Amino acid sequence: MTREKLFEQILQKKSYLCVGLDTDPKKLPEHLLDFEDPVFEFNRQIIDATADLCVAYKPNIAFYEAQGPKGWVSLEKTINHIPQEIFTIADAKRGDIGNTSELYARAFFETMNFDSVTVAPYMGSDSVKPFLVQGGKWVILLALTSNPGSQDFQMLRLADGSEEYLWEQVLRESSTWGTAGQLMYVVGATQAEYVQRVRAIVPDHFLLVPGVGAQGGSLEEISRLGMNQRCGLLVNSSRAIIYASSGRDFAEKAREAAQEVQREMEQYLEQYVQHL
Ligand SMILES: O=c1ccn([C@@H]2O[C@H](COP(=O)(O)O)[C@@H](O)[C@H]2O)c(=O)[nH]1
Repeated sequence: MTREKLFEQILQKKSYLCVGLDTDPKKLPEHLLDFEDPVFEFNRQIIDATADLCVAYKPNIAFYEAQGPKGWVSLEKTINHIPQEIFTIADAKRGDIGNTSELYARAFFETMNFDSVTVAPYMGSDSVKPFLVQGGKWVILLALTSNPGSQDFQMLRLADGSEEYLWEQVLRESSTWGTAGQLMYVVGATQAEYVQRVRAIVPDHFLLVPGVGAQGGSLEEISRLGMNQRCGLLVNSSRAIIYASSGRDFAEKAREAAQEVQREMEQYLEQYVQHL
């Protein structure tokens, strides 16, 4: 999907919500267990209930891989069910030596037809570049993650005596590898205090922001500090939406939870975005 198409979706839906499909078979409502593929049935109903409120879906690949071959089947059916105009993210956090990265790229962009894949930058440019293919496919590089362990390496100061953190060097260097139409960055909502430093380096790139909802990050804060002139954010929420209820009304409650977030986003778009 192109950048312009993504902007169009945000404008049309007044939303920059990404619904995370972290579908855990142990958390499925009991009545779904009679279906041939309960994971797909859960995702199908969540997608049908939220598609007009969000601009992206992000299945976390671990939840599907853990199920073995049947998990991949559920994932493929899920991807095929997502309306074509909605951006899809394979949250796989891949990256390896060049020829292996090429195969990861093929797996997610060709075999599975995702629009984007999350990639870990630790192995450097030759591990990321094979994902930077043409044709509306995106790399979403982990920059400043939402978890407590982000302190361990990402927050290390560079040894060159500058005041920069390692994650700032990752942004600076990797932004030369592709365009703002091919690269996005993961920045946790729990890291809102640093988001202006992020924007100083990558003012135009989209940021994929996990960490609102269950992890406690503030949607208002990340929107106020992280939006650029055309929004430039995709804010993910997984558990707070898909597990809003564990009963028969799970899809309805997921819709209500997504609607609440979308309404808040509509306000922030009006308040903080100059031109969509
Ligand atoms: O820094 C990161 C990178 C990825 N994630 C992923 O996003 C979702 C968050 O789920 P919630 O239930 O909304 O907390 C999940 O798939 C993580 O693996 C992240 O949280 N932080």
